Amino acid sequence: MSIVLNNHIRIPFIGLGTYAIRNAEEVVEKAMDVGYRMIDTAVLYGNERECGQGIFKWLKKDPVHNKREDVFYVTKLWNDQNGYESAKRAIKECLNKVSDLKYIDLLLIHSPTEGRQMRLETWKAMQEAVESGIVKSIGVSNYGEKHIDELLNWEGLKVKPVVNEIEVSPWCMRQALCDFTKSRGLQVIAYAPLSHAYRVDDPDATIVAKAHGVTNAQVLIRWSIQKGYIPIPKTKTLSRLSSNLDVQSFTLSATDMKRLDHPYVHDPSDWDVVNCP
Ligand SMILES: NC(=O)C1=CN([C@@H]2O[C@H](COP(=O)(O)OP(=O)(O)OC[C@H]3O[C@@H](n4cnc5c(N)ncnc54)[C@H](OP(=O)(O)O)[C@@H]3O)[C@@H](O)[C@H]2O)C=CC1
Ligand SMILES: O=C1Nc2ccccc2C1=O
Repeated sequence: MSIVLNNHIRIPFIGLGTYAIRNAEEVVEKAMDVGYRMIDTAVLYGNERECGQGIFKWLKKDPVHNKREDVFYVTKLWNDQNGYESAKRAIKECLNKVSDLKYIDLLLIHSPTEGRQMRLETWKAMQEAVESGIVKSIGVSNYGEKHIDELLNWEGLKVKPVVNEIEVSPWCMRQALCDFTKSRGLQVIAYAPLSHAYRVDDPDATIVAKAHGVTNAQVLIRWSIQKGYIPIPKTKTLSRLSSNLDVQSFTLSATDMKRLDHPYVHDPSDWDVVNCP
C-alpha cells in the first residue's frame, strides 16, 4: 500500500527508521526481505552507505522481482551542511554513498535550526538536485508552521516540499502542526511512533493490544496510520521487523483511538525544534 505525494510520486504507507542501527546493512536487507519498501536514514546516523548496501543486496538477489522503482530511499542533510555550497557538496556525497541506487527518492532538510537564509539556500541546492534528476523529491523535517510558510512563500521556490517529518505519537500528537502540514499539501511522516520505546508498555496501549490480539507496538503503529500519517518505527531486532510491518489485518475503533490519544500531553522523546526562529 502506498500514498501519492503532491508531485505524484508514490510513497509506502510505512518505513523503517534506522537511527542508531550499527549493523544497518544486515537489518535493512532483512527488512526488504520481509516487505519494507521505505528506509529512513540521514547523514547524522552515519549508516547511509550500509542502508544502501542492504537495499542493493536485496535488489541483486532477485533482479526479476526486486525492482529499484519499488524502493523508497530517504536521507537528510544535517544542520552543518546547510547553505548553498555546503548543501550542493553534501548532496553529491549522499548520492556517492549509495551510488548503486542511482538516485535518492526523498531528500530532507533535517531541521530548521540554522535560520532563514541557510534554510532557503539549502532549499535552492535541493531543488537543483531534483532538476538534475539525482533526487526525485524533497521535503522538510522538524518544520513548524512558520518555516513551512516561509518556504512556500519564498520567491525562489520552484520545487515544493512533499513531506514534513516530525515526531508524532499518542504522547506527542502535534494536532495543530499535523493539520497545518496537511493543509499546505505536505504529507506527515511520523518519527518516533513508538515514543522511542519509552511508552511502548503504556497500560492503555496494552488493553487495546490485548483486545486485538496484537503487540503494543503494532497498536501504536496502527494509530499513526489511522491518523493519516506515515510511521517510520525503528527496530534493530530482526524478530520485530515483521510484526511492526504487519498492521493491516486489524482496525482500531473510534473508542480505541480515543483511549490512545493524549491531546494534552506534550512529551517528545528527543529534540523539539519546531518552534525555533
Ligand atoms: N527527523 C528527525 O529529526 C528524526 C527522525 N527519526 C527517525 O524516526 C525513526 C524512529 O524513531 P526512533 O527515535 O528510532 O524511535 P521509535 O519510536 O521508532 O522506537 C524505537 C525503539 O523502540 C523499540 N522497538 C521497536 N519495535 C518494538 C517492538 N515491537 N516492541 C518493543 N519495542 C520495540 C526499538 O528497540 P530495538 O531497536 O532494540 O528493537 C527502539 O528502542 C528513527 O530511527 C529515525 O529514522 C527519529 C528521531 C528524529
Ligand atoms: O533519529 C534521530 N534521532 C535524533 C536525535 C537527535 C537529533 C536528531 C535525531 C534523529 O534524526
